[in-house]
Amino acid sequence: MSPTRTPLDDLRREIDQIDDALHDLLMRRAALVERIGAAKGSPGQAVYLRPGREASILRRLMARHTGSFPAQAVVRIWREMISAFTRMQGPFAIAVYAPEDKRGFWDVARDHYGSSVPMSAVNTPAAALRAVSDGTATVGVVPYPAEDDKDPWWRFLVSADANRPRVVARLPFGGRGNARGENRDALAIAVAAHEPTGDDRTLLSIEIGGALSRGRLKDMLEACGLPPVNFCTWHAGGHATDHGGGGPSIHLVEIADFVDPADPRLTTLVERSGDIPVRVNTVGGYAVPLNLA
Ligand SMILES: C=C(O[C@@H]1C=C(C(=O)O)C=C[C@H]1O)C(=O)O
Repeated sequence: MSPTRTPLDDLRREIDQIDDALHDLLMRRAALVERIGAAKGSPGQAVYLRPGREASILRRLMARHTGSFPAQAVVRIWREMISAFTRMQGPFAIAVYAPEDKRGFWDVARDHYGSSVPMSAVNTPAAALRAVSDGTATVGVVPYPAEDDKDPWWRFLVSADANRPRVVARLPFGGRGNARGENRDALAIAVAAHEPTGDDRTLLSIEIGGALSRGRLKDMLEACGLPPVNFCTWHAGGHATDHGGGGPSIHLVEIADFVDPADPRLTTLVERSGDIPVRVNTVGGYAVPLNLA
């Protein structure tokens, strides 16, 4: 006697078909990623990581997303997929600033880079940067800079070297979800290109060898078409201040635009500083995260 098929059985059969179709598409996507990985070549360097492209993929999907399935869940699924696809192309490991009392960064890093990528916790942001510099990690996850950081990690990224690690993403990209810990964002650091996505922020390091107030610097940036949205200052003496106007200082300035290292606005900024020695470098940047309700 064959059991009677209920409407629920029919719906579940349809779900099985959809799962097969999704799985087939995943395997098809993997075959394409293998071809992309082969076309990129040189697996020794982290050139296979394209954070801007990853952001654009998710923005495009969010723009077409409708229905009752939570947008945050779509992002989480794609982040898990994209990280696994990235790992297929070359070595991929994450070093996260996650001391025992600050587990929130571990959670946002795991949400972004997935559950299968090797991930290690380190006790200082500088250790995360070191792991990227010495190649033991592909990506370092460190706290988003704050004005009162006593020994800001970002000063280690101030360099004109094209192969230096730089900021490549801001986390979380698609909402904090159930991440533990304090509500502070993180930045991802890697030796990967900062590429324009149409909605970007750039971090500039501005080394100033003389007296130039933060107010003047802000005016100069605005006059050069570089709208600053965030400032942190570090004095070589070892202390961060609110309004450095005195001796040599390094500012980390976030610009509400994509700025390439060869952008003419940077040359204009140096020219406008007159007699005061000013050195400007890009410290990378990020695609503005999704604003998920
Ligand atoms: C597949 C690529 O490599 C990586 C994986 C991506 C993906 O799975 O879509 C996107 C960007 C890269 O970080 C690519 O560069 O297109």
